[in-house]
Amino acid sequence: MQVLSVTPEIFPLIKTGGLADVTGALPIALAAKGVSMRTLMPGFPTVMAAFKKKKAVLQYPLLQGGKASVHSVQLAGLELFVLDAPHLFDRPGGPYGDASGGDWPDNWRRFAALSQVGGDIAGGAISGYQPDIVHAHDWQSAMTLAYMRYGKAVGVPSMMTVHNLAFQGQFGAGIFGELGLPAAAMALDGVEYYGGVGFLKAGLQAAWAITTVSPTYAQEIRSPEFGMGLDGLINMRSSDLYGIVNGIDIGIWDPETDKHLVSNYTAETLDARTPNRAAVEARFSLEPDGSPIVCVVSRLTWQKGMDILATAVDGIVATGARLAILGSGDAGLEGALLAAAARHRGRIGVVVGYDEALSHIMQGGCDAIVIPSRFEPCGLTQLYGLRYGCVPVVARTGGLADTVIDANEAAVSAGVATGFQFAPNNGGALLHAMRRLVDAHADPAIWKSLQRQGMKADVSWDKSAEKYIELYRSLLSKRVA
Ligand SMILES: Nc1ncnc2c1ncn2[C@@H]1O[C@H](COP(=O)(O)OP(=O)(O)O[C@H]2O[C@H](CO)[C@@H](O)[C@H](O)[C@H]2O)[C@@H](O)[C@H]1O
Repeated sequence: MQVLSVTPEIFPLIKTGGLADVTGALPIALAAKGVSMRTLMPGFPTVMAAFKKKKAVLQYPLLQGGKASVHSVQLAGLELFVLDAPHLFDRPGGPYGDASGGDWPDNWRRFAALSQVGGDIAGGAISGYQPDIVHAHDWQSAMTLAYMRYGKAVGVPSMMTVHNLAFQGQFGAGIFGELGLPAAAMALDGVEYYGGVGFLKAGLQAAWAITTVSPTYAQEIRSPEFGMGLDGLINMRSSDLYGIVNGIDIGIWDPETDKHLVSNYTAETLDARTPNRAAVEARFSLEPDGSPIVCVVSRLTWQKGMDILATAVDGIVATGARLAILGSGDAGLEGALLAAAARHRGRIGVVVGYDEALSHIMQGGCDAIVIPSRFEPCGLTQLYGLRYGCVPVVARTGGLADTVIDANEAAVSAGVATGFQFAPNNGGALLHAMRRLVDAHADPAIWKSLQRQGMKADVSWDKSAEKYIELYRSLLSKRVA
């Protein structure tokens, strides 16, 4: 089976969030089960720089305003089609915006181009390569499914995975004429969305199957509270909607071999976490003592509940726990957390920025990780936490609810608990969970059991890759002969 994945990000080449982790790990997990996944992605500068030998397999004299070509390349076990379109992707800054964080005004054009190429490849534009299934991720590649539906690849099964419904790619109606789609596409059951063009909406409408990254989030997005305006459409398509929980790359995230750690360890050698803990204390200027260090590794945003955390920090310090916070995002939240660190020197440390290596050391040295998200399609940092014996404290929502077993009395006495859940998501409930954590941490037997149970949890891609394959197969069986 040949699957074409279309994505704006892929680890280890370019990552702004969990989407890259997933699109980078899934092809490797599928390959182990005999399914070949190739990935089409934009040729951002870091991506183009990673390849010396380029082989153009498709040329465009004119693609959304300039010359473009598609290169077939291999890296780190990944089979890639890289879209080299310098007028769209060769820029400084991030994949979606300039260095100051503002979105590129032509993002619609950039990701329409990526999607148009996805649609062309699905329709057989690359000689010798015909995907059986096309799998698109988030709004940046969602239009692939519209180009397929209104083009040659209408008979090729497609899947739309929603990693975050909050980002929808909504643009004014004025762009429609430049998309190269037939006039009929500008319709309620096409790409039209509230009078403009909706990229994610178009993908949800055209997909043969819709998936999101946990069963609970798949249910949540059917409600107005979580549906972000798309709940009506999602409900209409509920018979094609599936929730498949993310896994993590257990080769990259392995405390026994992780090169970023000061000290490697296993569930049997948890004491060997101590040097990592000392490294966290040093990096975050925390007073060294026996109290639990609770970490945050996150985008600092409303989605992630960082404002809720900011209001609860004084109370958290009063429980005796220390906080080590790594993140970047909303300037107001960065300021609030830095102010909290200034108020509680030695008890709260904040590093503003994005630091992959430090995030590994934190998982390997902190006692717990707190994730107070308002909504969380899956969440990966709690999975890293489970694997590293860094006990997750999570809001009971989306994938967080699906992957952490709350340390209630029954679960503790049965020895199956792996973390703490709290609801509703507010400062009071968060603080209550923190007090439970501090109490549990004071009992070494309970704490070790939480860590070891978490480390035993299957957070690999194994089962979820099987589920994707099952779904791919069911879509193939729906093809008209
Ligand atoms: N400052 C920092 N320094 C270093 N690393 C940092 C960092 N901030 C975040 N990270 C890393 O970025 C990733 C974020 O993963 P999340 O699951 O929280 O995803 P995100 O919300 O980006 O994506 C969406 O897609 C993913 C994938 O489907 C879903 O799990 C999720 O719920 C959904 O919101 C993790 O690998 C984390 O370690």
